[in-house]
Amino acid sequence: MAGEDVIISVRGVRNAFGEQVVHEGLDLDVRRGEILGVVGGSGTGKSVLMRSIIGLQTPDTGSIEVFGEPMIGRTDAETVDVRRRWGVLFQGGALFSTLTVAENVEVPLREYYPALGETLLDEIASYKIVMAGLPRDAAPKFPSELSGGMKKRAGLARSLALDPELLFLDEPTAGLDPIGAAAFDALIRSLKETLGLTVFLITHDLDTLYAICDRVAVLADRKVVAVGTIPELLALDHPWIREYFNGPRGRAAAGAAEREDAGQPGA
Ligand SMILES: Nc1ncnc2c1ncn2[C@@H]1O[C@H](COP(=O)(O)OP(=O)(O)OP(=O)(O)O)[C@@H](O)[C@H]1O
Repeated sequence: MAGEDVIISVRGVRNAFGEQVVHEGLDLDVRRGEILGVVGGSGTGKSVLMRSIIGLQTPDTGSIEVFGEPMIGRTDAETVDVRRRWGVLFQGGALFSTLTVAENVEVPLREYYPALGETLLDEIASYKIVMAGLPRDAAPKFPSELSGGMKKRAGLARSLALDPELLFLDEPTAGLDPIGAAAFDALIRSLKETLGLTVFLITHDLDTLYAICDRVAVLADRKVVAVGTIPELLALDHPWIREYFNGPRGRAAAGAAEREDAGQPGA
């Protein structure tokens, strides 16, 4: 694979909190244009990995490159040109509760493009809100006036504000009902296809893995123990992977995906 096709390169990363070592010798590549699902048991360090890549957590050792730029040990000013090329949807949406949906979407725009006028800001915000599948009249609403699914979409609209090439999504379908989760998956897939996005997606949701992920990275034993397509992972003999994909939920998700492929209604 050519080097330029790797958008995120993580090598030999170690993260520890006091005595607790979360990652040790962790390597991972994310390829341009793929949706990479990141799975692993609770506490295996999926969010810490994402936070390390986006610069919110500094690993003890190792290297991280995004778009070919080293990220560790550099100041915010030095990485601003890389950071403006990505969008992040944190767990739960992480919206500012005192700002409207439109104002939330405008936050990164004001930060990175302070010269933009109010009219243009409003127009861009409204465009992103519709792009994230919200009605236009969601713009003046406050987060407390939105359902869980709408909050996720508002967070997604904000993560799309800067026209990113790369999206980080931390458990985007957690807390959504199955229909809402499937609709959100479809939205991510269609945004990826229309905008050519690369997506780093942390999830516990097996349906999401089957529905939209091109490859899946598995965190266990403090590192990425495997990365590949689901059929490739199913061929491996790792106990957590076997249990995850072959447990009752894994089998149900696989069955639903097969029915979907065959054009039959879901479970
Ligand atoms: N700032 C912090 N200070 C101390 N410990 C932390 C900190 N952030 C994370 N940890 C610990 O690191 C470990 C990994 O946390 P992380 O949130 O990345 O797990 P996760 O794989 O995303 O889990 P989940 O699936 O439950 O969300 C946990 O044991 C957590 O308690």
